[in-house]
Amino acid sequence: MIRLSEVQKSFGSNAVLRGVNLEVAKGTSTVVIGGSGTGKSVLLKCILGLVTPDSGRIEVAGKDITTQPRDEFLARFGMLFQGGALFDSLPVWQNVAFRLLRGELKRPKAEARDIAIEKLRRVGLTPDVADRLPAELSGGMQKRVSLARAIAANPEIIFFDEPTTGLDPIMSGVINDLIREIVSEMGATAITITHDMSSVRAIADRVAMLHKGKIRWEGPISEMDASNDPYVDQFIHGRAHGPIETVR
Ligand SMILES: Nc1ncnc2c1ncn2[C@@H]1O[C@H](COP(=O)(O)OP(=O)(O)OP(=O)(O)O)[C@@H](O)[C@H]1O
Repeated sequence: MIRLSEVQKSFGSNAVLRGVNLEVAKGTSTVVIGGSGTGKSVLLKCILGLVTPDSGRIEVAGKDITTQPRDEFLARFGMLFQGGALFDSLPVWQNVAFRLLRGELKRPKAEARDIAIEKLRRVGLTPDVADRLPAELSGGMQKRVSLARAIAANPEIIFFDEPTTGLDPIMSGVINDLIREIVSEMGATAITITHDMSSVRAIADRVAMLHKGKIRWEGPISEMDASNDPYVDQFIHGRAHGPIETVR
């Protein structure tokens, strides 16, 4: 369980999070939606301890994150970064096994390679991809490699930041399905940030909408369309007009 209570964070005069309350139950998948710049990434960074909130409390599995030893704590997370963030100079398998080759999760090299190949297979890539460089792969394949890296250490919690950005609709669908399958299969707790409504529908058990620094609406995906919240409606239908101010 991840629990945020009254989390606030400002950067100078920019009050980004203004009292966020959110609970994500163990083994469930929550998608956070909201306009650009509403603080979705800042929210994930607060949970990871990369950004320190000004006030409020964040607990993971019942423990205040500020009391946890850093490396051990981070070892429990997997992360699919926006844009993939693969290391260009490392072959695919070393990208996938990155965290298994150093630090808290270090394994012998041959074992790390075997795990990388198994995870590549899990995301639909054949072992011959392992020794290629990321630049030799298509965008969709690179995204799969990033996904394999996110799950390489069997994390309890996985964050997906814009997992389908830059992919065509068919490849987006494939990645969404893979994320859903992997999260269910691993029993992982997942939080995803996306603007892609087809991703929201494919990945989410629950949806939370961040607006003006607070969770405006939160509920099961099955109730999103009938939320009767004008902000949610405007967002999910991509309407230019409504209560959410748009900058032109
Ligand atoms: N380290 C930082 N220093 C100063 N301001 C920051 C910092 N990180 C984020 N911000 C500000 O916080 C606000 C929220 O940013 P964030 O990246 O969380 O938005 P987002 O909802 O993820 O947006 P997008 O959907 O466009 O990725 C922005 O106004 C941003 O400029």
